[in-house]
Amino acid sequence: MTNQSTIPVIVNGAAGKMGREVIKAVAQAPDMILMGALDTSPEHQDKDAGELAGLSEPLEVPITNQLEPMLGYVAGERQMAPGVMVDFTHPDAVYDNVRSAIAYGIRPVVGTTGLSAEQVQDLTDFAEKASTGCLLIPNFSIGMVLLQQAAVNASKYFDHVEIIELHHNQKADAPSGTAIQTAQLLAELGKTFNPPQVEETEKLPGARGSLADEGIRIHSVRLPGLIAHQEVIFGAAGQIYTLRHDTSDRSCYMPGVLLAIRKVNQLKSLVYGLEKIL
Ligand SMILES: NC(=O)C1=CN([C@@H]2O[C@H](COP(=O)(O)OP(=O)(O)OC[C@H]3O[C@@H](n4cnc5c(N)ncnc54)[C@H](OP(=O)(O)O)[C@@H]3O)[C@@H](O)[C@H]2O)C=CC1
Ligand SMILES: O=C(O)C1=N[C@H](C(=O)O)C[C@H](O)C1
Repeated sequence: MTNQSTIPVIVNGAAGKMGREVIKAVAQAPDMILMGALDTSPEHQDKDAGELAGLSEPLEVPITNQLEPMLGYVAGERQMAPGVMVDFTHPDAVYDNVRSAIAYGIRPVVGTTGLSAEQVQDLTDFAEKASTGCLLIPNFSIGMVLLQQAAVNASKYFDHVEIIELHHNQKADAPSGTAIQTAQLLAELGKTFNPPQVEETEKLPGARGSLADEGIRIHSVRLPGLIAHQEVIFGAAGQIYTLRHDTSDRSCYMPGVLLAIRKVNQLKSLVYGLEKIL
């Protein structure tokens, strides 16, 4: 049964690896109802979202590629809480998806990575003007938040740090959104890392990885068999301090996704990072 505190949820990217996990999690959440399942992949059109996600019973929610009519449908719902769109699609699609959702008053919870800094700023301004909550969360796992906190702490004592992120080889963007966010959190401390020790020459382009702010290097590995992994390696004379997080199942992101769906309706602007809503 639904009431004014039930949250209507649309999942965008519903046929993807993350979308299917989100469908299962939302279907099991007592305070949420799946109202729409969007995906552009032609082979999944009209399939039941619940069956596609591996649930034993159909949810009677067919996969569609019609975003705007779906946003309009959920925006018109007056017997429940404001609608939320969870987006796990593609770096090329997420910016337009989020703008469309905000334009309809639907709150975006965004896991899709690969937005540029300019796009994030533009969405921040757009959400602010619309007084609409929006969450951009590069990583929904609690383990990664704890790793980042430990890295921020360690970076007060170490001047040398490099990040290695390792992912499955279906990933479209590099470096990962999580690695970029981790580097940002360290760079915000206002200190420059990795002061050069010698004049370096890259004999193959990219050998030293990508250069983020404040001298922080990020290296990206893509292999079948990986899911999502990150190391932050600190070095100093005579010692190495390594922080590592490993994902072994995408269900690890679901507590964070459900928390974000519940929190986004309390916000009036865009918030970046899971740590801000814990
Ligand atoms: N924040 C976090 O904690 C996490 C973030 N991610 C991020 O989430 C995103 C999705 O990851 P993942 O589920 O592994 O990817 P998948 O490729 O498995 O799933 C994405 C799905 O979205 C579909 N799609 C592509 N474009 C659109 C669009 N414009 N509208 C609707 N659907 C679309 C794809 O269809 P088709 O295949 O036909 O293109 C596919 O079915 C990535 O950016 C990834 O980095 C992933 C894990 C955790
Ligand atoms: O593509 C993935 O899988 C993941 N993407 C996110 C990122 O780019 O950081 C989060 C997690 O690493 C999994």
